[in-house]
Amino acid sequence: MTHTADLGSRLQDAHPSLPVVLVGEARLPTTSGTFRALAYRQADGVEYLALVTGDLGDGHDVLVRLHSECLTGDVLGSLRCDCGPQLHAALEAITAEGRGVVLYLRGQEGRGIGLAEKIAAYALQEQGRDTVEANVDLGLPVDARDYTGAVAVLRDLGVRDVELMTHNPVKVRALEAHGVPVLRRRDLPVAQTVDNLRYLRTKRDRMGHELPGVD
Ligand SMILES: Nc1nc2c(ncn2[C@@H]2O[C@H](COP(=O)(O)OP(=O)(O)OP(=O)(O)O)[C@@H](O)[C@H]2O)c(=O)[nH]1
Repeated sequence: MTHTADLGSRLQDAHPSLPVVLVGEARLPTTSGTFRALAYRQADGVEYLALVTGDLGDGHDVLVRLHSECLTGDVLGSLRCDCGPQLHAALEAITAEGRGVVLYLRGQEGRGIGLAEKIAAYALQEQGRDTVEANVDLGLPVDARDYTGAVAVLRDLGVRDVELMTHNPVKVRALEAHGVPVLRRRDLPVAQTVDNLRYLRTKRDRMGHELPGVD
């Protein structure tokens, strides 16, 4: 059995500048497939869970999803967003591909503003504000996500370049800026509901997300 400290020091030795440490690794069978789950921690305590399927081999052209934490969507099945269906579609996609990584990014809840603030933003949305305006009204950034830790995890996994499952051009640019080329972008199915239509439109019209199918 490998202990946390061994894994951590091994990683630190191999990559002295990495801001993340591998803390644990285990098999994770799920309804969307069976994955190798690798849990990482950043110096500030933020944790990331990499769900890996198949042999990443030379790390070239790996199917990847960077999934921002969304307790309401991922766990509770909230219809205010499309996060839950996207997470499951991504897990099923890497299972079907036989090779890939879904990186679950804790600390990115509410586009990085946190769960409590996201709920406060929902209250403002109920008064007519859109998702961008609600964050601004709360004195918070529209999008506070940072992808440095995510890139460090991908590097530790040996991922060199990717096919990225996203509609968000900022994620593509963030990976490219950190030296991880995005060879292609792959659409995920968009689960449109009456409750998330305004959220999807705001992503398309104000945040530049590639969602041409949203009406
Ligand atoms: N602040 C805020 N965050 C939200 C809201 N709805 C969902 N989120 C969060 O948004 C994050 C997902 O970001 P999105 O902008 O929906 O999508 P994305 O991850 O940037 O893009 P994709 O890769 O295409 O899914 C998750 O962390 C959710 O918790 C909202 O109304 N306000």
